[in-house]
Amino acid sequence: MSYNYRSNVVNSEQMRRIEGAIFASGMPVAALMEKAALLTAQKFKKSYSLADFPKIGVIVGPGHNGGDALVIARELHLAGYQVSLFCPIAKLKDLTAQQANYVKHLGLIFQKTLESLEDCQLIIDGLFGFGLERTLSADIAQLVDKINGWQKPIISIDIASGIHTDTGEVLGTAIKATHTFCLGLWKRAFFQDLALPYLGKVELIDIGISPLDLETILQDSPPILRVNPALIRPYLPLPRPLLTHKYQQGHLLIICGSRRYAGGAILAGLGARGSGVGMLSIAVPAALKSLLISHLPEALIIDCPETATGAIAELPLELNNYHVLACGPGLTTENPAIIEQVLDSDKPIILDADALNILAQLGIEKLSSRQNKTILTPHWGEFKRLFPNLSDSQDRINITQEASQQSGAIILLKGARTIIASPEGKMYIIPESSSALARGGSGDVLTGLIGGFLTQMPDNPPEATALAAYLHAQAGILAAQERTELGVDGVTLANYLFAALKDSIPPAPLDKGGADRRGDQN
Ligand SMILES: NC(=O)C1=CN([C@@H]2O[C@H](COP(=O)(O)OP(=O)(O)OC[C@H]3O[C@@H](n4cnc5c(N)ncnc54)[C@H](O)[C@@H]3O)[C@@H](O)[C@H]2O)[C@H](O)CC1
Ligand SMILES: [K+]
Repeated sequence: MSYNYRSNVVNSEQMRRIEGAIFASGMPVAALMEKAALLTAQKFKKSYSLADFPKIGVIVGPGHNGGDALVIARELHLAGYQVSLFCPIAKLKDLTAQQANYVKHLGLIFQKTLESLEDCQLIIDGLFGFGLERTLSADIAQLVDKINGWQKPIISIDIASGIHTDTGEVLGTAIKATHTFCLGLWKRAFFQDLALPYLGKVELIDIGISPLDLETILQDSPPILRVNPALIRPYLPLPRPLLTHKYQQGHLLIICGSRRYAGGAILAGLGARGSGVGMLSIAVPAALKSLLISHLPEALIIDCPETATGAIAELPLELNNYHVLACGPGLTTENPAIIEQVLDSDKPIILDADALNILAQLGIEKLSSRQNKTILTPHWGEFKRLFPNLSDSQDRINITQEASQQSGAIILLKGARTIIASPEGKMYIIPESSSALARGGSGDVLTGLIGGFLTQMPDNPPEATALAAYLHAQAGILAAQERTELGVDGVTLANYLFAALKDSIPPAPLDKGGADRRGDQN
C-alpha cells in the first residue's frame, strides 16, 4: 500500500493524529499554519483578483481555522486588498490570538458588527475547521444564516463552517460556500452527499504532508481512497498482450431484460461493450432476441423461455461456463428463481436493479453460502430495501462499509459521490460526477461496464468496480460538457466511455505495450 495526499481520505481524528505526528517530529505548529495559509492566499489571489474583489470580509473563529484566516487576511492586506475582520467568539486559542495581535499591529480592523462586512465583495469563512465538535449555538447560527443571505461568494477555509468533517452533517446550520480550499488531505465530508451543497467548488491545498507521516497514522486502518487516473492506471486491462484471443479476454454473461423493459438489456450490453470485454453473451426473453442483435451485433444473444408477461422464465444455461455473470437491468421481479440460480453459481456475480429487489425479498443472508465474489450496485432506494437496519444513518461512507461487512459483498452505493466498499476493508470513492447521470438507464450501462472489467480483471474485483464507476462518471461529465446535462441519455453515455478512458488514463511513460500498439497500427 502506498500513501499519497491526493488519494487518502481521512477523518478528523486521523487528521489530528497526522498533524500531531508532524508537530512531534519538530515542525512548529505556527510554521504549518503559515505554510497552509500562504498557499491558500496564493491560490485565492489567482481566482479572486484585487481588481474584481477589492474589499474582502474575513470571519475569524476561535481555533486554528481562525488562525489560518488571519494569516490569509494579512497576506491579502499586504497585497493591497481592503480587508475587514469579524470575530464573533472572544476567547481565541493562543496562536490565533498571536496572529490577531499582529494583524492589528498592521492596521487591520476587527469590526464590532457583522453588518460592517456587508459591503465586501466576498467573504472568507475561517470560523471552524475540523475542530467543530458540536451544534452551532443560536447566536453563531444566526450569524451564519445572515452571511448566507447576503448571496456573496463565500470562500471556506478547510471546510464550510457548520459541516461535520466526517459525516458531512449540517450541525444546526452551515456556511454555504461557493468555493472550499481543503487543507492538506481530503476529509470524509467532501464525499458525503449531505455536505456537497455547502462546499461549492472544492480544491485541495497541498501543504506537503509526506507519505511517511501518512503511513505512520493510517497503516492500522483500512484506507479510503479517492479514485484518480494514477490510482486506476495499474489495473486497466491495457495494454493487451500481443498474443491473445477473445476467450482469454474473458466471457461475460449478462442476464437482463423483459418485454416491458427491453432497453435496460441494450444499455447493459453497451456498457459491457465499453469495457472491451473479449466475449459478451446476453440472456434475454426470446422476444427480445432480434432487437438485441440489431443493437449489439458482436454479442451472442441467448433467447430464454418467457413467462406470460414477458420476463425470463428460466435460464437454460450452464452458468459456470462464463467467467462473470451480471444480472438485473430490466429483469422485473417476477421470477426470483432466476436470481436463486445466479446466486448458486460458483462465478463472480454483479447484481443490480430488479436483481437487488429480489435479493431484498430473499434476504441478504442468501449471500453467505456463495463461494465467489458478489458485487451489489444499489442506489439509495435499493440500499434501504437491502439493508433496512442501516438506512437511518446518512453517513454514506460508514453505511457502505457496514453493508459490505454484513453481506460479505462488494457494495457500490450510487450517489453524487459513489462509494465502493469491499468486505476485506477496501474503500474507493468516486470524486466527481455529473447530475446528467441521474437519469433512467445510466445504471444499466454501469452494470455492464463493471461486468466487462471484472471479466478482464478477475483478481481485483474492488478495483474493477472502482474503475468502471470512475469511467462511468467521467463519461457523464464529458458528455454533459459537450451536450449539457440534459443531453446524456444512456446510449450517449455509453458512447462517451471510450473518450473518458482515453482522457482519464494517460499512457504510462514507459508503456511497452503502447509501443506494441503503435507498431500494430503501422
Ligand atoms: N490540516 C492541517 O494540518 C492544518 C490545519 N490547520 C487549521 O486548523 C484547523 C483546526 O483547528 P482547531 O483549532 O483544532 O479547530 P477549529 O479551528 O476548527 O475550531 C476549534 C475551536 O472552536 C471551538 N468550537 C468547536 N465547536 C464549536 C461550536 N459549535 N461553537 C463554538 N465553538 C466551538 C473549539 O472549542 C475550539 O476552540 C483546521 O481546520 C485548519 O484550518 C492549521 O492551521 C494548519 C495545518
Ligand atoms: K471554515
